[in-house]
Amino acid sequence: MTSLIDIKNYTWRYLYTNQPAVKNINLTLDEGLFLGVIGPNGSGKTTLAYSLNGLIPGQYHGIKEGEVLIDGTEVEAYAKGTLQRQVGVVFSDPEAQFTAMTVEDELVFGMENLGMSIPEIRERLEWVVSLTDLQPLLLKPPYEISGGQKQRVALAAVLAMTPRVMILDEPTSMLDPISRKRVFDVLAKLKKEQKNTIIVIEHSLENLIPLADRMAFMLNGELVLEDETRAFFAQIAMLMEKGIFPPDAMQFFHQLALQHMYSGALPLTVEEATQSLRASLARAAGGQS
Ligand SMILES: Nc1ncnc2c1ncn2[C@@H]1O[C@H](COP(=O)(O)OP(=O)(O)OP(=O)(O)O)[C@@H](O)[C@H]1O
Repeated sequence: MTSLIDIKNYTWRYLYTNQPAVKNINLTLDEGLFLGVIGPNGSGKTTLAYSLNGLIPGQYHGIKEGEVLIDGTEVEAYAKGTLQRQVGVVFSDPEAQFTAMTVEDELVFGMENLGMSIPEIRERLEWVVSLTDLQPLLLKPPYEISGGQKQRVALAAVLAMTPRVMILDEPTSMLDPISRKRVFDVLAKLKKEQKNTIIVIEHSLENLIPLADRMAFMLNGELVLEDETRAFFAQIAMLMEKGIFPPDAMQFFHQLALQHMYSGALPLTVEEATQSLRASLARAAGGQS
């Protein structure tokens, strides 16, 4: 079976630069999975996202080696306009994407461009508006709403086009914690409801980890580690050494493990940490009696 995303020995160097922005990337991702991508600024995350939706090599000049296949076909082999039904990207500054006078028109615009029928547009519109809680904003101009609302509009506009892969590039980097949580709540609903493959590039690990089936870590253009989320964080010592700081609950258990006070798998969330602690305390109490 072909993976939905298959990147093979992929290297991209922007024209007039000395170093490749991404180097020898190998990554496969099956349909329906949620991948979290982390890495410091300049590590190649956005370049990787652009490479999946055809902006690279379409809009940028550079030198490509290797292959980036979506559903078995090279991104540049897709006929004009057809890759959008496969891969949609939401950027951290969504305003740059807006073209319409109202939120509703913004949501409809992309679907019309793809030539969807009116009943299909209505049905998709209703679905994305309820998923993203945008009903009260439909008649507002998209540039007059808050940052978090803009992010939800951008997400809804891309989702409305039903891409099989959704990529969100630092969707919450400009948001306050409450707006950030609302965006992740939408992603959680989406993960539950739909079969989309979702790739989220994000620094906020607390929000990302509970949703991610797999995690990828990029550094200096290389994919240093990519694995199922729990196995990924089993490499916590290497990640911390390279400047990635997992959530406090996970670090706490890592410290306990280093001091031989804990030997299980590291908890991924506060809820898991609470359960692990409760189990350890119960065991200790049992041992004393
Ligand atoms: N249009 C461009 N032309 C030339 N070099 C670029 C271009 N865009 C990015 N780069 C370079 O490619 C490398 C990877 O950048 P990229 O934006 O992909 O990283 P990133 O991990 O997404 O960073 P950030 O978290 O800051 O968005 C960096 O060295 C960057 O300077």
